[in-house]
Amino acid sequence: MVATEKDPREEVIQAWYMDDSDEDQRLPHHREPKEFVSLDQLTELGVLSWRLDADNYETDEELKKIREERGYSYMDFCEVSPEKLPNYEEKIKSFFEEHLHTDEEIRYAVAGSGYFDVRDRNERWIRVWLKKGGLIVLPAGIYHRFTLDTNNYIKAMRLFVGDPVWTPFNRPHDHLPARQEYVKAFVHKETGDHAVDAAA
Ligand SMILES: CSCCC(=O)/C(O)=C/O
Ligand SMILES: [Fe+2]
Repeated sequence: MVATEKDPREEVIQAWYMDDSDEDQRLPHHREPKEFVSLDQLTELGVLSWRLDADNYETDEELKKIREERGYSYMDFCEVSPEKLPNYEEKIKSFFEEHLHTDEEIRYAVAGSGYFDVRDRNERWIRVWLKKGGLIVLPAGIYHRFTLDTNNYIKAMRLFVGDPVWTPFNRPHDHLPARQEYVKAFVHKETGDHAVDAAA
């Protein structure tokens, strides 16, 4: 992509550093001034993203290709809203507990929107706003959480390699191999602009 062209993914996925306020989790929680995070910065944390045609997911060749290339054989849908999700209060509370999974978390917003918050290398929260047409992959072992935004509705396609395992391991679960592998690959990794933990 030429430097001046806007990344089409940014129309459906935006990310920014969060403020420290305890206000309603469904609010954007921008810092003042706003501090956006690029999708390339997310990639450096192992978070992958695509913009897809959510109105035609059943016949979408691009989605088919992603599924084939990444082995995402399993697919279902998860609708989150006070009306649609059984045990809504309990579930929304548990989604917002900081946790990790031992496998990728793959979510494609085919309707509605929501926030996936992920920790950066310095433990700061990055809020990733996933809207209709956005697909994200959170790598195994990344600490994260989920909340609806003020629209109170998302319908997400969930993809998985083989039989799905949704178990959340609430923080701290640093001893799990998935966490240790994530840290090795994405936290202690040296990049051009920051040699994290180089002196440790
Ligand atoms: C929008 S899917 C519900 C959230 C979820 O499944 C999860 O694991 C969040 O981390
Ligand atoms: Fe999760």
